[in-house]
Amino acid sequence: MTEIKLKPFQKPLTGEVEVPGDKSISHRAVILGSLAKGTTNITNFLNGEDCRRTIDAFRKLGVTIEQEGTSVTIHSDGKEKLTEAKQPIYFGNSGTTARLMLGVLAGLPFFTTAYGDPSLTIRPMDRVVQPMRLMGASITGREKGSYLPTAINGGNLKGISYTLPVKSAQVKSAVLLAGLFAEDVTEVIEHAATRNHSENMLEAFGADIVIKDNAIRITNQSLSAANVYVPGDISSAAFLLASAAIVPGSSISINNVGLNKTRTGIIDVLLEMGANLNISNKKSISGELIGDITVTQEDLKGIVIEGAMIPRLIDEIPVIALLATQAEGDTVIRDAKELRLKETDRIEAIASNLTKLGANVETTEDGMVIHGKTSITGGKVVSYDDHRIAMMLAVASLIADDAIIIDDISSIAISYPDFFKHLDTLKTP
Ligand SMILES: O=C(O)C1=C[C@@H](OP(=O)(O)O)[C@@H](O)[C@H](O)C1
Ligand SMILES: C=C(OP(=O)(O)O)C(=O)O
Repeated sequence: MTEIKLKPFQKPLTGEVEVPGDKSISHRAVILGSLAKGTTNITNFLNGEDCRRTIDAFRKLGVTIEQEGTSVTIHSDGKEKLTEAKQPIYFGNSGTTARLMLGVLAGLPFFTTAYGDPSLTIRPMDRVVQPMRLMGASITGREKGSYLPTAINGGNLKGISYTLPVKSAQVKSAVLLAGLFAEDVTEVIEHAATRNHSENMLEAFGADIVIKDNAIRITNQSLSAANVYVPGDISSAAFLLASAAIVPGSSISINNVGLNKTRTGIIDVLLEMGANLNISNKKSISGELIGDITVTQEDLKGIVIEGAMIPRLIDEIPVIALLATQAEGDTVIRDAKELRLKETDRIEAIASNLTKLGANVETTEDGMVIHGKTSITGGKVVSYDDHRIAMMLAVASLIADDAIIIDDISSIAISYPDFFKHLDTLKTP
């Protein structure tokens, strides 16, 4: 447990930073680099706990992976040469590792067992287990395979056509990865766009993948190693963008951030709320758009966030809720029931903490209504071991009337180990 007492800052934030590499893209670079034949070099890799779990998983499956901070080199003889793990694989706190690896393990012709930390152990895995069983994998686990720990007998998969019952890039990616091992064609149909980094990166690794309307098709094939530059994580940038949007007089830039359209809901929300935001230096690297974002503080107003927008900002909702406390009028968030299934029930975690800090938040089954504008008081709050809740609370302290004490900030190492260092950079004129 690492408790922290954050005194109010109440001064403008200025300057520029580069946030760490994107978590979703870092996971996928390790996965595809391990399945591809040859040497894959990853630069600007997110050296956070979740992505290290994905590296450890492939090391256990016999892949040679060298990691020095944000540089990762993978030497693989291809997906056919992976070997049975002698020990259970630990997925830690990482939903992405667990769900994407289940897709890979379903395709591998041997036995694997896997488990997670207490939070991951109560997150649903049946959303991936079901399509894997339809493809022919044998999976057992707690509650008939719906939860970790799990045991997988993979191999001999056949392609399926699968319509996603949940708007989840993790499920889509698991089915596509299993499709690399399956006989015939594997098709995934999604009715709402979710992050498409798997599709982009499969193409970068030479895969023949067909994307037409809302269907993605893939077949059993070999991948070739590639070099991957990981853009800055817009989900991490969101905490700094929100800080600058609410601390009076602030103006900051975040450089080389991923601007993939399936992830930029936070930019659209900031603009709709009235933030002064500009994007420059746009370019495409490793199949992903990147650029620099500048935000200058402005008065904000409440908005409605729902429907197809939700998957484009699902991980940013904790900090968007904080933004909404500083906006004039009501902000309504709906269609976001998935938040109840993240590292913690984020709807309850957001509402209980912000209420303790003087905000006016009503929860609903699939979201919340935030009545702004309210001032943020100090007080004791709890992170529920959730990195995004911990960082949202730290941002709240910037504008609080009194000190905010967060019970435990150790979870921040999952996605943004340098979070406080970067915030300090922006605090220094
Ligand atoms: O595919 C990914 O990398 C992710 C997808 C999202 O989860 P779901 O697929 O469960 O929506 C997101 O919340 C998570 O942080 C990362
Ligand atoms: C939900 C998240 O990640 P994961 O599902 O990989 O645990 C997150 O990073 O906010």
